[in-house]
Amino acid sequence: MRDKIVAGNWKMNNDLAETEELLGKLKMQMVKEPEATVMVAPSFTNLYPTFQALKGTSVIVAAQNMHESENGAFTGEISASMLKSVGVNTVILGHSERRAYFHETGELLAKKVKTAIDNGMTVIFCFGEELEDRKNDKHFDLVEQQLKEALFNLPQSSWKNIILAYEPVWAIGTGETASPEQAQEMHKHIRNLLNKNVGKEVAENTSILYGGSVKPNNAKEIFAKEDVDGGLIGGASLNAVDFMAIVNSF
Ligand SMILES: O=C(CO)COP(=O)(O)O
Repeated sequence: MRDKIVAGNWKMNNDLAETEELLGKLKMQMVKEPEATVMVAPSFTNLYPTFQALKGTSVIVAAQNMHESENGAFTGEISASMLKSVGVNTVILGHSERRAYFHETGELLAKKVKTAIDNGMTVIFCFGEELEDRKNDKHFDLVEQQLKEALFNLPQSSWKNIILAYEPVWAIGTGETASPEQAQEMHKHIRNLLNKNVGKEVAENTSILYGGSVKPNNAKEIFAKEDVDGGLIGGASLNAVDFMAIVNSF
């Protein structure tokens, strides 16, 4: 059985006071234990207060990035052990914004993934095509390439700590969602790739999330698809009511 997961990527939003306010509202909205595993990824400065505020709940706190080295002279960077020391054992890697604005390559991401896994962390690995790729019918190949670069060399045993998040770049923050059929088509492709490159068990057990303009009014239809195991939510995760409506769309 694959885990159903809904994760909120708060990106570079919310100072400490705003984070505390959002966390308070989230806790008020969580009247019953959700069917899905819920995760939130605040900024680095808000990780520890978020971890503290969510103690006693089942919500998992994730980081949005991490450096590939264990420690050292890397001004401005954050290591796996720093994250773990504040209660964070999950990290988002490979987000398209990091690839585009911070030039993160497949090669670098392979190193980051390895460091996270070596530290016993869970990785939410993001990937997805740009509009141009889809227009040119290159989206399936592009996604295969992104997975191959960063993940297909991992030993089978690492895969229990990997969550995949397919996020077509053209659907992120644009209000334009992949249709449930487009999401299912790609997720099935990804599962077939896992089957071919890693093995049947990993293909069956790895959760594949969809991300890109998921909102309360479209989550149910997308999550209903066979190979969609949840969502990675940007904008709508900044509103507790909307986020919990998405969480409860299973
Ligand atoms: O990038 C995303 C989550 O990581 C998706 O963002 P939006 O939900 O705002 O489109």
